[in-house]
Amino acid sequence: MFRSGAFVAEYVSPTADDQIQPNGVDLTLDVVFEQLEPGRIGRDGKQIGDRVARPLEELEQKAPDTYYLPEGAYVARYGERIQIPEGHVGFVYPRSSLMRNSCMLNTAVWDAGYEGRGEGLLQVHHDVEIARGARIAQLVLAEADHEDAYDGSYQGENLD
Ligand SMILES: O=c1ccn([C@H]2C[C@H](O)[C@@H](COP(=O)(O)OP(=O)(O)OP(=O)(O)O)O2)c(=O)[nH]1
Repeated sequence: MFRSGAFVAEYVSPTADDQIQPNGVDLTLDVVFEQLEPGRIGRDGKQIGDRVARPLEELEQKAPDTYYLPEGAYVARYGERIQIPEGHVGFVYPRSSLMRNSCMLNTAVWDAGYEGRGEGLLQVHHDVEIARGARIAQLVLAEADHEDAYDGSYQGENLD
């Protein structure tokens, strides 16, 4: 069973009222990265390629800070600290307005026990402007059986 947005909000912080949706919680864009060097996925381990944060453009009439993104693939870091509670699994979907603007967010599985400020692959198929702090995605939580809880290399990532 998928949980309500009000339930999901207990595990996402900070959360403003306009982020709470019937079936999940909207996630905002914090930082956009561009990958510079190849990474590696091995049989026994992985390496994330070097990356650099995209500059925030000072666009007239576009305050607050806005990213102007030409066509390409970027890694987007969300602005919220997310916890996936025991007995659950998380999925992130793009906000439909992103998709309707020819952009897409590709995501993976959010494991029970994970905590951090995670990332997604932002695919820009047509130039777009996205304000820092704008809502770009939605996290939903489904009840799920599991044996162990998440204890991988991304545990606690990007927390201050
Ligand atoms: O789109 C996503 C999906 C998941 N995560 C977070 C939550 C998840 O629990 C964690 C690890 O994901 P995964 O298990 O797929 O990572 P891995 O590549 O197998 O690495 P490791 O084994 O070190 O965890 O990353 C994201 O930030 N973005």
